[in-house]
Amino acid sequence: MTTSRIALVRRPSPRLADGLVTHIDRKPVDAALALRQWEAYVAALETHGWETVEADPVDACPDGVFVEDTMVVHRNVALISLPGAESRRPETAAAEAAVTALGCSVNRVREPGTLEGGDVLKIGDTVYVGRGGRTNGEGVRQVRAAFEPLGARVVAVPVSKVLHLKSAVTALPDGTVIGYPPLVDDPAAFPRFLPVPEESGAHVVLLGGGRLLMAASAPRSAALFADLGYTPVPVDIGEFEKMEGCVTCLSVRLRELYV
Ligand SMILES: NC(=O)NCCC[C@H](N)C(=O)O
Repeated sequence: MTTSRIALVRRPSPRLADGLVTHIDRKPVDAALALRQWEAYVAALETHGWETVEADPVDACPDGVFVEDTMVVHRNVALISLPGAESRRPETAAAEAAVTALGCSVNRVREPGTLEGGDVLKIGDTVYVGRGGRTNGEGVRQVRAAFEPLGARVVAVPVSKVLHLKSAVTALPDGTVIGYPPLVDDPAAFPRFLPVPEESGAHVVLLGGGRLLMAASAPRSAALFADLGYTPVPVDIGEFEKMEGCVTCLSVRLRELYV
């Protein structure tokens, strides 16, 4: 197994403002600003050593930019989602084609299972799956069936206060789970839990070398991480936050491909 640093991304649809919002109030979205923010997000990944690969756009799907939700990748196997939100189901085919071209083996979630990639948090070989609004119990079972033979341990956790598990929690490079306590169903589900002071401070993408890609809207959480010896890399994703998105959901990180 060779370490890869490839991030799958998808440019935002001009119809972004028509996307789903579930737990927050709808606000006007500036599609042109969103595109500039997306370009800066991609540039930040590239600056920090990631090769970015674009899945074909799906402009008819307002939420297509949130490409993380289309799959879960463990080692070189991509489990293609069956999104719990029906409007998001047409997003998966082009994402599947992109990771197939990169050499991933592909498996698919099947009905009656539902799964969105934002509900899956991997920490080493432990795979936490949020059972909530978009991922059902059968979806969790299919994650287990796909990845436990590859050595993963799949742990189901409840998600009721936010859209996806990774809207509530992500993890630092040492495996400590971080979350904004009012939005975490059960912090005790995780062996080490660190509370952060802002909702968007709970979302980090591990860039490597202690660098944490995170939203510019969480400066106090960034200060906390800097105090712990990490290097925050802030990006403004304000237009995506209005659509209930976060830094994690704008890419799928492929770290363990045979390259
Ligand atoms: N993984 C994520 O956090 N995805 C964000 C998806 C936002 C989109 N508006 C949705 O409701 O599906």
